[in-house]
Amino acid sequence: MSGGTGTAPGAASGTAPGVTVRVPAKVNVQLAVGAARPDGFHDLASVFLAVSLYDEVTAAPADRLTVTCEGPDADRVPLDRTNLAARAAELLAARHGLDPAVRLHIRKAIPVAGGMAGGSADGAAALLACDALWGLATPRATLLDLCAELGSDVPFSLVGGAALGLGRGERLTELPVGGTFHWVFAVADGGLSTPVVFGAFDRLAEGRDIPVPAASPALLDALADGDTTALAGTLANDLQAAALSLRPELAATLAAGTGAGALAALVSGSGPTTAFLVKDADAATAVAEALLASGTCRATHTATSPAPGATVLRAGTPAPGATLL
Ligand SMILES: C[C@](O)(CO)[C@H](O)COP(=O)(O)OP(=O)(O)OC[C@H]1O[C@@H](n2ccc(N)nc2=O)[C@H](O)[C@@H]1O
Ligand SMILES: Nc1ncnc2c1ncn2[C@@H]1O[C@H](COP(=O)(O)OP(=O)(O)OP(=O)(O)O)[C@@H](O)[C@H]1O
Repeated sequence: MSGGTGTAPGAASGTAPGVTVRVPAKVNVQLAVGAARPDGFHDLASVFLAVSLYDEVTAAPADRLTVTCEGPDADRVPLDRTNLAARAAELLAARHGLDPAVRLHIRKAIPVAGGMAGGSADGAAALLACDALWGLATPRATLLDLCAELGSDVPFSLVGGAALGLGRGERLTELPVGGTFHWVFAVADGGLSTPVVFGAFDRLAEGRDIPVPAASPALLDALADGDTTALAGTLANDLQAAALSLRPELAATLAAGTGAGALAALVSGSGPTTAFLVKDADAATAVAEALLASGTCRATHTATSPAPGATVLRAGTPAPGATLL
């Protein structure tokens, strides 16, 4: 297996046989975290919302598995078999008794190790792209099982929209959303490791009773009604204190966004990306500019939600005779 950065030949030109899948980032509008389980995971009540910030994964025929990546943070993406896109291709191929010979190219816009499920998104996208490339028509329920094997956030990347995730976040129930929400995301320098943030949560929770995580009815109503003001009043992330304990400077980013008129601010998932809910597209532009000017973040993105889950954008010629093992 090999890799490198730069555009894969044909990935941008649209001429190569291959399948391109677009996949959204997520923000957890509620992340209720329970006590650590014996298997090392935490039970969650996670209200996922997909946002219009996308990675694209192209799968093209090849004689062996390779991964390439382009984008501002491409140098921080592993290009070996630990890449979630590569793991997805291997898992799907193994399920069907195939050789995972595929060239995977990732166009990465989702912050790396940013708490927006970027790697999970690429895993879900690669699964869908390889399934189409290899002409497998794997049932949706099987794809979701494979997603859950890849990681707790991966099923939601496939589904998109809005969903309540129970268990370790992988058991999804889709949720109705009654309108469009506008967001600004502030990208921090460097990333945060998800297990390290859960570890910090455990330390902060020591000696305290941790309630069984449950979704907030008021938050679910706000989503269903498309009511931005009500949603702003109910955003909650139990990992926020843990992320702030590891990266205290994020408090200044949160304050800069609310000072600039955001209706609410929170750490996205395990961080360190911060998320700002705003009234409309104009407010998003203004808050993004103010955040950049404040010098408390590296970059900003504006986005709307809900966004669709992993979607095939371009399907070329199927791989000629994917090799049976
Ligand atoms: C923080 C969130 O992004 C919120 O959506 C997710 O819970 C994290 O999901 P993820 O990155 O897909 O995480 P996984 O790859 O499944 O797990 C990575 C590690 O995070 C911790 N982890 C993850 C999910 C969970 N419910 N409890 C955990 O304690 C565990 O240490 C686990 O070994
Ligand atoms: N396709 C990928 N893109 C980015 N990182 C990947 C990928 N595959 C594996 N990784 C590894 O996963 C680590 C976490 O990256 P990722 O971008 O998924 O974090 P995250 O968005 O914080 O995850 P989550 O929100 O699901 O907890 C990275 O530091 C990297 O080593």
